[in-house]
Amino acid sequence: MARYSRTEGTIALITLSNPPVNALGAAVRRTITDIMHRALTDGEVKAVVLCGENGTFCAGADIREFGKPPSGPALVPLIHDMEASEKPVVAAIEGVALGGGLEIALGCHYRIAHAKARLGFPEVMLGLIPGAGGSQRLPRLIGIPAALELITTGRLVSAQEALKLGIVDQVVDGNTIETAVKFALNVIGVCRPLLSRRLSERTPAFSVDAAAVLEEGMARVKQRARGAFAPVVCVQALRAAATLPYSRGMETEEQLINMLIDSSQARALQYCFFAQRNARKWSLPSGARWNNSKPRAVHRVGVVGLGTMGRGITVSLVKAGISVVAVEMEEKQMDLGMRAVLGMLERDAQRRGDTRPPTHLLTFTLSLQQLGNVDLVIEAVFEDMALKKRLFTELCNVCKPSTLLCTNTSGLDVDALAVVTHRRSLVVGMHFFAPANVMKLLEVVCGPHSSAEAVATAMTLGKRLGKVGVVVGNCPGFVGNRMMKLYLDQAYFLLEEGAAPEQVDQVLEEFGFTMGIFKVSDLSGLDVGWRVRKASGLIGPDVNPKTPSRWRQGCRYSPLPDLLCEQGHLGQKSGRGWYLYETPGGKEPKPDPAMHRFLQEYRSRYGLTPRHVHAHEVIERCTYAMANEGFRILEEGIAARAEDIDVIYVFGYGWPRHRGGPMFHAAQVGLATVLQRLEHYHQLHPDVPHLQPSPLLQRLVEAGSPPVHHWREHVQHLHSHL
Ligand SMILES: CCCCCC/C=C/CC(=O)SCCNC(=O)CCNC(=O)[C@H](O)C(C)(C)COP(=O)(O)OP(=O)(O)OC[C@H]1O[C@@H](n2cnc3c(N)ncnc32)[C@H](O)[C@@H]1OP(=O)(O)O
Repeated sequence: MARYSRTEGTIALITLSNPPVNALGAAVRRTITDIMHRALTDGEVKAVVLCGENGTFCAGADIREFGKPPSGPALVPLIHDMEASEKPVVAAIEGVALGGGLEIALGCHYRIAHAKARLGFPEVMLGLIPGAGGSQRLPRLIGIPAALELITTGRLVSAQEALKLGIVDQVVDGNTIETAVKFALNVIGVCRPLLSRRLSERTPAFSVDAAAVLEEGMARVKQRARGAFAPVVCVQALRAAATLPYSRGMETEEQLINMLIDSSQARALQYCFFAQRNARKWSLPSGARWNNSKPRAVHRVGVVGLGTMGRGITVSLVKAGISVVAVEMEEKQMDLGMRAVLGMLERDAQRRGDTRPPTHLLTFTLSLQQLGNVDLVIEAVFEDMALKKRLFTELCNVCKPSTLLCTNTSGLDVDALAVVTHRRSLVVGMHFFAPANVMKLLEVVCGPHSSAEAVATAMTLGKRLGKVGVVVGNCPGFVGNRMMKLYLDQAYFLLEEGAAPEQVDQVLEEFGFTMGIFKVSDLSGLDVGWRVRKASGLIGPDVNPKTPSRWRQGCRYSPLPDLLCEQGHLGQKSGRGWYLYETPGGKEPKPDPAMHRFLQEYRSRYGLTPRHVHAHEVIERCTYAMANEGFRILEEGIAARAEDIDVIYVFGYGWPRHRGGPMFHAAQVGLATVLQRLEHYHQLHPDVPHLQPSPLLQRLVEAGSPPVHHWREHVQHLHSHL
């Protein structure tokens, strides 16, 4: 928990010891409070050095304790006693000093950091503010503007930046603890400077500028927060630091943290923290798991297809230091792709102040033969099964027998590709999200033949690329796009019933989505879905001409997006889609009067009487339809955990993190309510079978709505597709 020892005769060395990150659980707080008291009252001790075991100072509060009844001593009195002490207290910071860990360090009189250390207040990412004096001490140390930026964004800083900002006093390359002990010996008995080291006794200069900074900060934070409270409350805490004496500022900080600590947003954000980490812990029915399966070494990767996805994937790989052989079939496409990739790398290097992008890692070629020596191939050609099958057959002949063959398909059958190869166990899906060099999500799609080694290799490669990998089973659309289809269907139906695209989008954005569904559709291009609908036989020559336009495969269907595509309205790229753009390629969506006329004509053609669609209906129909499909996905064993589905939505589909994800949201609303609303909407729309509550949802409600982590136990015939 924490250890006490003496060094150099007069120095007390207190070492936090709670692996893996020395989080401040109740037992740690109790021990450190006791031994700090012992050190501060022991007449032989002249100074104290505080450090953490295993190269990590402290990652802050133990997040697992949030939401449980409080136990153990608070941190504020400990920090206060340390700071008030007449004995110098020196923090030796290795690894990380985060949240409560940094608050302890700010209560020390001096801070020595290792060159590789990182410091920060990430509480905002957990729906909180620094609540043990951090919001009051940091601005007194580094000023309002810098503290505002760090606390409202949760950004971590390097030791070097911390030195520049004045957060630490010295950065060392060598032994941090030894340096801190020497430092402590030097400052023993130097009383005057110690007085000035107590941050609580400093007054932050509150100039007119600071008032403006806070006002601007509040406006910026409100605009970016997408409905999240914590960033706004962070600004309120900083305003207290700037305008109130320390003791009153601390009272305000306490009131503000108490307001947040049990909020639904804090719960959702803390759930996301663990969901993201649990997603790494995959397992297969064979018993193979993340911690017993060895990934293959990947030094050289082939990327086939240099369209939007292939370019982003190539950039991601090169930025991670991996050699790439990028293959295109046509010279013109190759040229366009190559220029785009080089441009992206150039801009990225410039942003990082690096003069030379790592272009030496790239080979562009028109010949698949050059893939003979790669360890893994990522296919990113058009969503055309016949084309992909031809390619996979050819790759089998060209690549060495051990090469993993991965497809970036966004929803086609990975197993159908595996069976055309002679190495079924080495085929997996690696579904990146556009733009692939920016988006964090990676769905690793595991077919019935995929080996544990292939899954481990794809997940490990994803981690190297900085992605959040989630292992999912093979079904049309996998997890993300399968649920997305139902979300889109509801959005189209809402237009048919009377809503306008900008109205639906505004409601979704107010809910917290990064972008409304129609803006997303314009950005990705309406033709993407059009191709998928053609391939799946929803439209095209195979449809019986007698089938009504608004009826497909036994259920309600909206031909609205097909009609737009037929008119060449493909979204941003054509200057018109659900919105109007100034020029083709324009980025600024404007409501389109022609779209409103088009919708009116469409409704009258099909005898649909438009009605006012309320905001709550938009949210309920879109999000409950998604969650309902999520329950089916769980029941079918396509996703291992509700958490995995939520991670996919938060990292790949702009779902607001402070609402946890569609499954967590359903739990927060109350499963009984979700069930009842789905029944209501299904009664109104019996031609939409997907609104019928899923059997798993019904069983969970019957079982008294257990917490998310227990849902899987209610799956009737547990069968994993993973
Ligand atoms: C009366 C109550 C006392 C209040 C005290 C004052 C209040 C302070 C508020 C806070 O301090 S809130 C917490 C602020 N800190 C954070 O948000 C840090 C969160 N952690 C991270 O950012 C990262 O984990 C890391 C520390 C940078 C390490 O990253 P790395 O990629 O190396 O490892 P991970 O896989 O992320 O983590 C390893 C392992 O550790 C678990 N873990 C990490 N941090 C915490 C934590 N603060 N509490 C509990 N558990 C933590 C993580 O879940 C992993 O566990 P696993 O089982 O191996 O998946």
